[in-house]
Amino acid sequence: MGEVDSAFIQELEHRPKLNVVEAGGIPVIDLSPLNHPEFYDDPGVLHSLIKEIGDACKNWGFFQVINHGVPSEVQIGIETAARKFFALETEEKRKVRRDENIVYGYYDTEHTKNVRDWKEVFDFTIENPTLLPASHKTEDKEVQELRNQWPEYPPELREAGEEYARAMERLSYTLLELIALSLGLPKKRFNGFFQDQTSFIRLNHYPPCPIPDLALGVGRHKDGGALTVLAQDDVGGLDVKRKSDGEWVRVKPVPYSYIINVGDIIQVWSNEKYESVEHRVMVNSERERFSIPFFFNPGHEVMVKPIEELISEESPAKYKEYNWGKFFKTRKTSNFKKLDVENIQIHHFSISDSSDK
Ligand SMILES: O=C(O)CCC(=O)C(=O)O
Ligand SMILES: [Fe+2]
Repeated sequence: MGEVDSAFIQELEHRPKLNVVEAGGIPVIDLSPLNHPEFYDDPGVLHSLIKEIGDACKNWGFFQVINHGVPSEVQIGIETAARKFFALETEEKRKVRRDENIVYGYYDTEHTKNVRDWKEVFDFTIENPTLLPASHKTEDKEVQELRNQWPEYPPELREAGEEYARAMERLSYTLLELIALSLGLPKKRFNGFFQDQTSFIRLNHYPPCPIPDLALGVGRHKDGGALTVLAQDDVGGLDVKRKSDGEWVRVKPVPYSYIINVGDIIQVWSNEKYESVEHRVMVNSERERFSIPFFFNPGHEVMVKPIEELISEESPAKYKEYNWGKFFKTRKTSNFKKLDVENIQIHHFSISDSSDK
């Protein structure tokens, strides 16, 4: 194994099989009706789109969207700038290194569940500044104002990133509204939670890996926020745990599509009508891979709990409320360095928590 750091090695039961099943069935949803204003006057079209989205959230927790209205130039702009940035010398990239306090910037030693990921990332936030708790401790009320660090090279990264952020934000609100409708809620039921949003974008680069059977690009995890909108290149490597049988299946790259997944917050808001599904990234020994997730997250002050209209005597709340800012900060701290304690998870707030799901 030569000089590969043992921090990358997954426990035996989490190591990937090199021949993963390519997933048939992850729904591909055509959003083209949304680009036509008259769509909103046609209850038939709206109804079938909402049903498709609801079924995908329920059965998979994942779906892909095509004809989503994001211009291809915007996508190509950020991808090209990301490739240029990651091609720089490590020393240059480390000039915009993320640290424990400035949670945005370049980083190449992220851990998922205390195992190091085979990747390097560049994170930037979309609200400037973004407000976050200064520490993960409940008693500490201090709030920090966080700003992006942009590298000197490539100079266009900033503008491409800001343009991409606006496009992702627009698409995310549209999806959020369709999801609210699919739960029988008013279209804008969730929108208010995103005032002072803590959403951010991550540029991921997964270099070729000499031990793809032992390490992962990102270890198995669920996304902690509300919704993730992910762009991946044509290499492939994202595996989703299929709800029907628990099998890991590969998400086939579809050009100019986005992969959408329900995060933990929608699981809680919907009182588990929809679930956040586990996923991971496999790497390979030949080709590098790039991906760009947009994590759509509410404001730090938001207390996350099941939506009142979705709870009743027959279907009581499955979660106690928790504060998003503290949850996010705790997760960020544990991904920043290897800790000996378990990662924070929403099941810690489950009302009937007796498991270690
Ligand atoms: O690179 C990917 O395909 C997914 C990355 C991911 O799941 C994450 O960053 O949360
Ligand atoms: Fe993820």
